[in-house]
Amino acid sequence: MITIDQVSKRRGSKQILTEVGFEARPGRVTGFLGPNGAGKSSTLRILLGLDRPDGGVALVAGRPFARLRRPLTTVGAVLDGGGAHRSRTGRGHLRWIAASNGLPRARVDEVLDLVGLTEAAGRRVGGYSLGMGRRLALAAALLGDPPVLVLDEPVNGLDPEGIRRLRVLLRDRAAAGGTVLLSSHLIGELAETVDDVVVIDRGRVVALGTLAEVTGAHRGLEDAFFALTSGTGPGTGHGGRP
Ligand SMILES: Nc1ncnc2c1ncn2[C@@H]1O[C@H](COP(=O)(O)OP(=O)(O)OP(=O)(O)O)[C@@H](O)[C@H]1O
Repeated sequence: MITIDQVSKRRGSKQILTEVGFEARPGRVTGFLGPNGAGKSSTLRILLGLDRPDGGVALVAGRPFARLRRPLTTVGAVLDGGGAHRSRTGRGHLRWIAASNGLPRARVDEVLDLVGLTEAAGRRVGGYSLGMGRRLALAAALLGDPPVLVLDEPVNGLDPEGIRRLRVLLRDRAAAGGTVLLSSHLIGELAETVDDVVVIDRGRVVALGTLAEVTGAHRGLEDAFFALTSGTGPGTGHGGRP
């Protein structure tokens, strides 16, 4: 379970998040959707303890990230940049994380297989493509077999096979009772994957509910998105509020 409650954040003179609130529930894939600069990454960074809110709380499994006893076995996260040392192999990187977190070494090959990186596991990370780097980051997030996954733009850089694999993996995690929160500005991709949707625009939640509820009377999620957000540029009308 993820709970974001009344989270606000200011950077300099700019209010980048205003009382952002939503839940991502177990057994469901929740899509966090918004145009560039809407505040998706800022919200996820606060959730993962990488930044502090000025007000409000962000909880994973009922606790702020910093108070989780074994974070890697509670929440797996993929944010921008994999953080792997370029001279390490993919497998070496994962073994290092497993060892430093007391996780079984055998889990490394399992997660390499899950993300489709087994063949490239012996190559140095410095030679990885963008998509391979994203797969490695996802593998690291899965190492602790956490019940909660938080993924920021996970589809970026993935090829069609990688996208399909990710979609199946996320659906499987939710089917097994996991909580999955993923941000994206790729509406079509999200509509194929999610149960629930939270739409953020200019730092405020402008719609939330099941995919069907947020899509509402619109032809699809994309039409709903443009009606709800400034995604088409200044002057666009705003739709319903939560
Ligand atoms: N380190 C920072 N310093 C100043 N402003 C920042 C910083 N990080 C983000 N912002 C601002 O906060 C706002 C929200 O940015 P954020 O990256 O959270 O949006 P996003 O929804 O993730 O966008 P994108 O889809 O482009 O990744 C933007 O106006 C951005 O310019």
